[in-house]
Amino acid sequence: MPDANATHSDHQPANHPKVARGKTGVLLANLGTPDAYTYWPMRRYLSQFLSDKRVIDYPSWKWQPILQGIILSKRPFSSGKAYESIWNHDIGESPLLTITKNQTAKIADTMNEAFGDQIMVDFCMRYGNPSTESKVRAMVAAGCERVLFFPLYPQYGGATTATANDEFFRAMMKEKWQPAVRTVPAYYDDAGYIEALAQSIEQAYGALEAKPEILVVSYHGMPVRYLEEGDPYHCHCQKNTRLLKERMGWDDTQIITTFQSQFGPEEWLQPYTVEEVARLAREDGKKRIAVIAPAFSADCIETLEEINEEIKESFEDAGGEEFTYIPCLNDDDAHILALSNIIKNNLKGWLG
Ligand SMILES: C=CC1=C(C)c2cc3[nH]c(cc4nc(cc5[nH]c(cc1n2)c(C)c5CCC(=O)O)C(CCC(=O)O)=C4C)c(C)c3C=C
Ligand SMILES: [Fe+2]
Ligand SMILES: [Fe+2]
Repeated sequence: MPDANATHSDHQPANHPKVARGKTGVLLANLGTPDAYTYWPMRRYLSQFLSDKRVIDYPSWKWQPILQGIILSKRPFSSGKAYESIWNHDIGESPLLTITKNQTAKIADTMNEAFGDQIMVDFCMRYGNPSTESKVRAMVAAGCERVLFFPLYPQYGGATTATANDEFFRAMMKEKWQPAVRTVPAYYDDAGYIEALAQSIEQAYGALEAKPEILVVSYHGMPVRYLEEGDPYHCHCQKNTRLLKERMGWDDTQIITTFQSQFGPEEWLQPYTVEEVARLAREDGKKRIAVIAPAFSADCIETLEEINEEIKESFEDAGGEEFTYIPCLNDDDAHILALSNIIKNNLKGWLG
């Protein structure tokens, strides 16, 4: 068992800096969120996000003038308004940040219970703050000789898991004494995760007087071209819904998969949630639907504003009557248990 307070002392020359050692770090990662909903913080965040080639892969000479000149002159205002409507004004931060902090604290408790103080749990963001680089630096400085990096995206996507990993490895490139590293793969088929989703549906349905006629499982979309070029995100989403359907004991009339949040002129994964909920009301005569969003491990602008305001309105305008949004798993006990078990499995051979 490594000594958490040990320093690098064997044959250490006098001019060698003191180096903390003996710890294992678990670094959770989510997408990121603006520091504030006003113009410049919104612009800074969107610029970093939408300049990522894993998200938008057009050549810079073509894309940057459109992004910097056109999109970023308008979108910070419209997106800023949307963020303002969901902002946690009392503590001055976005819901995604608050929920990620809560998840981290609960997972840290579970890990410290299992492994004591030789384990350290923290979180970082791919875009904005706290940056991945700052948290890698802090873990190395605290003595982490091993770091398990966990992108909190159930389905693998180039624009999610891969870009989070890219940023993590970029941060590692700057470390003089690089720790051993592992990354946690997508977990859309993890039994504990599916169970947590199922329990959240049962709880939401149990609180309703009349059960929804259909559950719409809405994932964040991406351009169809990314799927054609080999990104498995779409397949992970489809399989996630199938596993959930099997766990619930439902058939295809009770649950469907849709994709939301289209951005830009290309065709994105279909059916689009905003259109499908209107079609369900108008053509299929559905009066009561529920929507769940398993691509998001924490509620954010895409769920609280897009689903629970825009998509809800689309359903109601088309004649729908009862729209139930089932919140993300956030810091639910079943979610924390599932994530903690995934972490423990991925730590095997290092700890436990
Ligand atoms: C969970 C999976 C996600 C995928 C896949 C994804 C791809 C993707 N996103 C955009 C553009 C935007 N996304 C925005 C917000 C946003 N996206 C995700 C997750 C995925 N994105 C999350 C969790 C969030 C919310 C962050 C928060 O602070 O709450 C936004 C910003 C919001 C807005 O201005 O509307 C944009 C823009 C593209 C182009 C893309 C391509 C693969
Ligand atoms: Fe997105
Ligand atoms: Fe959106």
